Amino acid sequence: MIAIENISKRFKTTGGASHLALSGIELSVSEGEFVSIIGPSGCGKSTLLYIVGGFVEASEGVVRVDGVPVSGPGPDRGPVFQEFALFAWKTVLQNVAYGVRLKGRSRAEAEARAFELLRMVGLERFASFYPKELSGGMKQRVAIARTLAYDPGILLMDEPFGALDARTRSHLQRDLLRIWEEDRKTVLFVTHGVDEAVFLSDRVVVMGAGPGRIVDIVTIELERPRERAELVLDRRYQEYVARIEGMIDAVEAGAA
Ligand SMILES: Nc1ncnc2c1ncn2[C@@H]1O[C@H](COP(=O)(O)OP(=O)(O)OP(=O)(O)O)[C@@H](O)[C@H]1O
Repeated sequence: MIAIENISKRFKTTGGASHLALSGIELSVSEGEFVSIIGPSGCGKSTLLYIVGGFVEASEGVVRVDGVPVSGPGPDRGPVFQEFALFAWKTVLQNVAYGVRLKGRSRAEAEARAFELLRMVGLERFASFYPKELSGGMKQRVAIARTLAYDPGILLMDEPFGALDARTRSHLQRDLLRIWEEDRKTVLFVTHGVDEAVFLSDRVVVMGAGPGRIVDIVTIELERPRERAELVLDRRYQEYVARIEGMIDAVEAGAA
C-alpha cells in the first residue's frame, strides 16, 4: 500500500552547507500492516514520516500510496503527532466532528459519528469539555479520534505517546491496538520505545544516523491479540526487545 522508493533528503543548513538527513530509504508497507520506525535521535524518523505524509518533499526518490506518487498531504494519510494540535476554541465533540465533516457529512451526522468515536477512545463523558480541561492522555485520545473521524487508510504516528506518563502510555497503546484490530488501518509509527515498538508492531524498522538509513527490519512473530502483562513474560518478546536494543546500541556506537 505504501512504497517508499530510494528516498533521500538533504536539508540546507544556515551558512549554505547542507545536511543529508536520509539516504536511499526503501520500504514497502502492506495494507493493514503495523510498522514501527525506531532509531537514535536525529536519524530521520520524523523526516521520513513527514515525507510519506506529503508535508516534506524528498530530495530524491518517490513515495507511492496505492501506486500513486505522493505530492502533498491527503485524506488517505492521517497524521497523529506528539503535539495534540486540537482546536482550543472547540469542544471535544466539535474537534472530532470537524474530522467527520471533512468527509462532507452534515453537522448532525458528524456529531453522531463523533460520539461513536469518543466512545471508542473512552471519552464520551467529556464531549462538552474544552481541550484545556483535559489531561495530556485525554488530549491525545481526542487527537486520535479526530484523525480516525475522516477515516484515512493510513495512520502516520510520530511519537504520539512520547509526552505521556508510563501508565497513560500503556493504556493508550492497548487502546490503539484494540482500535487497530477492529479496522486494520495501515500504521507507520515512529517511537523511541523498543518495548512499545515490539508490543505494537508486525515489523520494526531500525534506522541508523549519519546519514539516516535503514539498518535492519525485524518481523515480530508474536500472536495477536496481544496482552502486555502476558507478553512481557514471554521469552520471545524479551528476545526481540534485547535484539533491537542491541542494534540501536551498535548504531549509536558507530558499529552498524
Ligand atoms: N527543517 C529542517 N531543516 C534542517 N534540518 C532538518 C530539518 N528537519 C530535520 N532536520 C535535520 O534532519 C535530521 C533528522 O531529523 P528528524 O527530526 O527526522 O530525526 P528523528 O530521528 O525524528 O529525531 P528524534 O528522534 O530526535 O525526534 C536531523 O539532523 C535534523 O537536524
